[in-house]
Amino acid sequence: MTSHLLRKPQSQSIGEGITLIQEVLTSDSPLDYVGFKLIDLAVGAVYEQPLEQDECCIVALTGKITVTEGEHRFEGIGTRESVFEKKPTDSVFVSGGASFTVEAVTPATVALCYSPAVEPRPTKLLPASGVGVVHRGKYNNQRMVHDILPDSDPSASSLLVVEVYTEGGNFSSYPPHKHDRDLLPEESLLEETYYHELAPKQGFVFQRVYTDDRSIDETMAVEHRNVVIVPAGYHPVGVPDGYTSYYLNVMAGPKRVWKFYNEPDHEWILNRD
Ligand SMILES: O=C[C@H](O)[C@@H](O)[C@H](O)CC(=O)O
Repeated sequence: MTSHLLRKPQSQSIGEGITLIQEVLTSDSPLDYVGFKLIDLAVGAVYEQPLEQDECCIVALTGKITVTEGEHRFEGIGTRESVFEKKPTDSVFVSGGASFTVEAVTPATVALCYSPAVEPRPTKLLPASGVGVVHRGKYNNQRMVHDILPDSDPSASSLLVVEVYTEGGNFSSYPPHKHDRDLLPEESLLEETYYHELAPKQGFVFQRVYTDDRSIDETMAVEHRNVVIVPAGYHPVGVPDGYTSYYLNVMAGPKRVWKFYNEPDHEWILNRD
């Protein structure tokens, strides 16, 4: 039986040239803060959305798009045909109460990342050139992180967006960590979604989502274009040999701080020379 935390991709036409692949709403998930949508756009297709209480980070995952909001027009943004080119891409931040459009200049896949608009923020381009690249981990937990909208960037009022690349034979989000208690400075409460891609695409990764009391304990085989929902708990990812894992994380909670807590049983992993 498929885990309630695992969402397989759909393929639903929601407009001319617009195909909905993933949609995670607070109204149909165990999440209170984070929303996520993935859409494929044919050339010339125009997706439009009015934002009410949410802010949104529009990630040009693949292909080129033009984003408009009010007097803002960001033309032909996007830097890659595949996420596995492993280079940062462009995004646009739009705050609550605004309406935006996304037009496909080439065939495109767009990630729409949502969280509460706690305070208004200006619409702005988050250019690829401004994305921090971090190489994290050692031994077999090495991964590359693109900080698209980290907590150090005040462009958003609650939203955090990051993408992570993990090569075969490695684990990421490892040693297992969690961020499910509003208990700063020790830990922050951030819900999370993982949008996964695999190269080659027939691959899979293992992801476990589990809490200290094991009230949540789901171990999943996660495939291309799946979403994993992390309402709470530790959430490590293991990547089989031969495959490259990509995932896009959306995080949000009561405070826009990413302060995770490593599982004590496994924290020794970090202390090796
Ligand atoms: O909490 C954040 C997410 O679990 C990932 O972005 C994770 O931090 C990626 C990693 O460090 O491997």
